[in-house]
Amino acid sequence: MMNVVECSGLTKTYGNINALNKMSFAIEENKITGLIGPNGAGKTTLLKIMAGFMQQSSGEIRVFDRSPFNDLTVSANMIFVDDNMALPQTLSLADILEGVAPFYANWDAGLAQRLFAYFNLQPGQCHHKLSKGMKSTFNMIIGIAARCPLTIFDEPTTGMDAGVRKDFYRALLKDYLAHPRTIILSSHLLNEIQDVLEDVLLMRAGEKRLHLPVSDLKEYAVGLRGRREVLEQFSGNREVLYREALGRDSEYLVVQNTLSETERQQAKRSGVEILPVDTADLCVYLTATNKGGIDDVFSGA
Ligand SMILES: Nc1ncnc2c1ncn2[C@@H]1O[C@H](COP(=O)(O)OP(=O)(O)OP(=O)(O)O)[C@@H](O)[C@H]1O
Repeated sequence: MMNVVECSGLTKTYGNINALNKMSFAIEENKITGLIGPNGAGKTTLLKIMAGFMQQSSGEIRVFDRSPFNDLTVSANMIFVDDNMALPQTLSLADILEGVAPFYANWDAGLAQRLFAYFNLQPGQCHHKLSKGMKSTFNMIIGIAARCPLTIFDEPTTGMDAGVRKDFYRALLKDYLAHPRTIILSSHLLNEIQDVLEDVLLMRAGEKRLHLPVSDLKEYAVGLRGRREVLEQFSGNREVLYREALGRDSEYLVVQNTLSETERQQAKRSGVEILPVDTADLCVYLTATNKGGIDDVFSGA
């Protein structure tokens, strides 16, 4: 299996801000990967370096086995969709669709037209007069119809309503199944995209937190609910990913799922419940930079 993207020690600093800190990972050909992390985690920075729009400060990145910065092969095989695509103000949507077509070797004009009609976009409309959600919808249509070997969507659903989001993911998945390609989608939350993803790459503060198949994420952690002093023996040598007090002496803990069968039996005997952890919640725990959460602001901690 070929890797479309490979990074090692990838670092990007803006002045004294470390936007990316020694990231190393590889993305295989023809997979859909979700890049998940909170605001400021470095998602956009990473995607822009991948797209060849910016250069890293140090470390290595290869895209189609080339250094992507200003590389013609990379730009010919890649599309980067975000909500500030700069387009001439005077062009109509129909003009834009016609104008972009020659740039993409696999452009499917028929698909673009059908999506256009489905989402009720008017060919005569000016791009800069569209609502936020309609702009995202239009950009998404270009991103899908371009069928680029590397398709990058940076927070594509900004401003889209729930119905359009659902349709977008479904359209993307259907087209991907018929025409496999490497797709990377960034988002703050896993919730709505997990059904289309194969892999997730979780980022926290410029660093890779985890990179694994979504199916493995489901098994990655367990929730433990029980009396605080009993829980200690299961959490002692494990990283606690999340902790919530339940009343005076009970707690809910999320830890990595490394419990042995003996420990599971032991937990059950001492009244500790072992619960599955919702994957979207788990992503939030894994990428949180403020352990205690918003409550700390109000507790004087
Ligand atoms: N052009 C820039 N100049 C200076 N700092 C920047 C610049 N672009 C990004 N940063 C900083 O780099 C860090 C990572 O930003 P980035 O936009 O990559 O994160 P993100 O994960 O995409 O966030 P969001 O989800 O809010 O879009 C942040 O601390 C941000 O303030």
